[in-house]
Amino acid sequence: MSEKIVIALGGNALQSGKSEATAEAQLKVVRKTCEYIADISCMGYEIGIVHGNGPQVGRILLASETAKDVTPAMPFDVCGAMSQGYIGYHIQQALKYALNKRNRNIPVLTIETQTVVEKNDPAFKHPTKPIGPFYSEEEAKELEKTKGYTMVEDAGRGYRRVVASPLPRKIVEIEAVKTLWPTSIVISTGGGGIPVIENRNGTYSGVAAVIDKDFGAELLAEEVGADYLMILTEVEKVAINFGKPDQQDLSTLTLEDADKYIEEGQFAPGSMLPKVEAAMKFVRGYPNKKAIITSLDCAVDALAGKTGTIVSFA
Ligand SMILES: Nc1ncnc2c1ncn2[C@@H]1O[C@H](COP(=O)(O)OP(=O)(O)O)[C@@H](O)[C@H]1O
Ligand SMILES: NC(=O)OP(=O)(O)O
Repeated sequence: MSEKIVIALGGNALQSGKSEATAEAQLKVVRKTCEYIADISCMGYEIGIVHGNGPQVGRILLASETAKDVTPAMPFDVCGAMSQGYIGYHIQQALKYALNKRNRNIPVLTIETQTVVEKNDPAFKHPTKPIGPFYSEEEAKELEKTKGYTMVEDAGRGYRRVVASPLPRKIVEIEAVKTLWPTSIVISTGGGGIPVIENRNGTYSGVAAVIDKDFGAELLAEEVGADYLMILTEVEKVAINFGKPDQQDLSTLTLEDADKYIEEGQFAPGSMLPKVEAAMKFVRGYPNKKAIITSLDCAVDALAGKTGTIVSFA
């Protein structure tokens, strides 16, 4: 039986640097990334794809708010759904092309996915998820004053708006994903899924939040019984003393070491910390499962054990 991989693509990584936030620039990065994903598919792995949406959903919100005098602003959850739509469309188009080039005939499709969160998740009172563009410190202070945004410094790259990021509890469309999984490459749980709460009568209502896609991908990986959780971002390896002269890149990371580094504050909240935590959750109790954190470009090499950070139970 083929081994299963859930591949999580970083929202920032797909934007190819903070200054190039156009749809065209994203498509370029997606095309390149899909060549690697097609190679992984040709190696015989069954693949499911999850993508981030932090920069994208933030920009859609911003555009919607800015245009509110011309057309009514879109609610937050609808902006999340829009981000799933266009990122999924880019991946579908690029991945199908890359697979066709390799004579690999496998359907690729996107499922607009809702993810249930808890109404009382403490995250609603403590926003941590960076979204949208990067700002200078001065711009950030101005936005806090004029728009009431909560702004934080994001891993040495500038200031960003942060919003609530509740934990994903249930993927509403999981049965559809599982049904399609063996015969297709399914793009699902984009941006962690559109956050919804479950009402008493069985209906769902969207909420203003952005789920962390690393936790969403981890939940999906558990649900489909994946062998690997591969988290692709901008850096080749997880580091300690990140961005300092004594930065040390890590090739392996055990749960014990990860706990120690988290205690030391080595992984930035809202960026590297959720990736490490999602990886830890995936491998906990499973000596045979592996989580890999690496860059988009290094996906194939990391799977062969040549680079990346491999997070394992022990
Ligand atoms: N300890 C660390 N090791 C490596 N990268 C780190 C670390 N702490 C923070 N980072 C930053 O986290 C970024 C990944 O988070 P982010 O950009 O939010 O991911 P995504 O690609 O999923 O959007 C890296 O590109 C790097 O700038
Ligand atoms: N939703 C989410 O986690 O997006 P990023 O990967 O862009 O942070």
